[in-house]
Amino acid sequence: MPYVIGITGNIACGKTSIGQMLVQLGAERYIDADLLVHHLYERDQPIAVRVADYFGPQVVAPDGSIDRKALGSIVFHDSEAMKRLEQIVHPAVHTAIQVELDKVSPQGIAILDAVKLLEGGSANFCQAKWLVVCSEEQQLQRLMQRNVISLQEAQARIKAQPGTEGKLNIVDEVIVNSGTSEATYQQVAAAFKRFCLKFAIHS
Ligand SMILES: CC(C)(COP(=O)(O)OP(=O)(O)OC[C@H]1O[C@@H](n2cnc3c(N)ncnc32)[C@H](O)[C@@H]1O)[C@@H](O)C(=O)NCCC(=O)NCCS
Ligand SMILES: Nc1ncnc2c1ncn2[C@@H]1O[C@H](COP(=O)(O)OP(=O)(O)OP(=O)(O)O)[C@@H](O)[C@H]1O
Repeated sequence: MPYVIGITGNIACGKTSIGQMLVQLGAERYIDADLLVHHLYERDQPIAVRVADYFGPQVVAPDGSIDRKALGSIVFHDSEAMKRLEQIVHPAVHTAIQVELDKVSPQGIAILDAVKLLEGGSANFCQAKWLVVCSEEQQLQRLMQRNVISLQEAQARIKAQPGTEGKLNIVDEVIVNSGTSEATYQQVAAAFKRFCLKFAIHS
């Protein structure tokens, strides 16, 4: 099994950006749990069928895949619906993560980016858990700009996630992504060095 650093944090805080920095620093593979979910939603995939059965034809796109925008507009406004969706999707995400990890060299380092890393059980794959934080105002601005969505939609997505204060004490590193990318890179490089030293990895 490779070494795994799990990265979590709320929407648009910078998980992907930090994952890419870790690849620059020597990690072998970056695994994005969101992307794995997107594959599970392709036409005729068993999870897509179950999601369509549960949420109805309004979440099915003309090409037969799950329409994530339509599904998001339901679950980001209804926490019970999100919980149900997670129950359907998460076991399959775990299997997909395992498949991705099997592709990494035994002594390599994989980065697992998952918003529900700590709640969904995928932390069990990880030797270290990192939390990325920034201010809510920065989340809002970055989310609206990246996804080209309205203020209301961005606020709904942010509100759909509980605050991360309770996670501060259960992670190994907290990366504060509130400044420039360069300032974040310095934190990431230092944390990565600590990780490599702890596990005697020569990256
Ligand atoms: C709601 C969905 C359809 C929205 O799809 P869309 O393509 O618009 O967004 P994408 O998947 O790229 O996710 C973007 C961001 O939304 C947030 N988000 C996604 N899932 C969740 C969730 N379960 N709880 C809170 N926030 C979430 C995260 O910050 C994520 O990075 C999709 O995210 C989904 O099916 N989520 C439920 C499955 C899940 O838990 N995924 C995360 C795996 S750890
Ligand atoms: N330090 C920074 N300064 C300015 N913009 C940033 C910074 N870090 C990230 N961004 C930008 O903010 C947006 C969100 O970052 P990113 O996609 O890395 O977040 P994420 O946590 O992976 O998001 P999601 O939860 O949606 O997967 C991106 O457009 C990214 O380029």
